[in-house]
Amino acid sequence: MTPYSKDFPVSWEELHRNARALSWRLLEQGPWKGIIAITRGGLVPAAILCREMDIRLIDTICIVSYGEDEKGNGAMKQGELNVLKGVEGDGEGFILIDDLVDTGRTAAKVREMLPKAHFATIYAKPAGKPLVDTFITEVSQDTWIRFPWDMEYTFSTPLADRQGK
Ligand SMILES: O=P(O)(O)OC[C@H]1O[C@H](OP(=O)(O)OP(=O)(O)O)[C@H](O)[C@@H]1O
Ligand code: HPA
Ligand SMILES: [Mg+2]
Repeated sequence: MTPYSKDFPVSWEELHRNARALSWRLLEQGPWKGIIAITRGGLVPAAILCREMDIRLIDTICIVSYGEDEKGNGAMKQGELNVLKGVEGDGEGFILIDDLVDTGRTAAKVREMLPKAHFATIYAKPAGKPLVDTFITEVSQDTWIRFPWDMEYTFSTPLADRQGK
């Protein structure tokens, strides 16, 4: 059974605003040598951060953990972590960026790979929060965040029509 009972849709505008807020926080803590994005969710935040912070050195850690759950409703369940591509060194002076931390399993893995990097996310859930150095918005553990790149505009049934269904 999925541990997620709430949906939290995020618009492009909201994501952009939060990523810019994160840039402000990280700028104060620099200077930085570069950004390492955790693919794929870290790629859009990384693009916004490096534009705001004038960072030109961008690398990736390519890691896969979640697959679609058995209901096929877009919520995911986590499998084995599979690192497709790492990065040389210990991460000193680099920002390691991801869209969110949930259980913290991905964070624990990348921290083990790059122990001196500064780990930043836009969103954090309580279980993963202790593993993040800087984040912007906390959501509850039973919330599934829906990023704008995973959604499209569609008809919404009026609330009154949904009652009793
Ligand atoms: O804290 P955790 O429970 O480990 O979950 C967080 C990770 O899960 C998601 O990535 P996912 O593996 O789904 O891949 P994607 O970024 O390619 O969509 C998200 O982007 C984080 O990287
Ligand atoms: O809440 C979430 N939303 C999107 N991807 C995720 N990967 C882990 N948790 C989440
Ligand atoms: Mg990811």
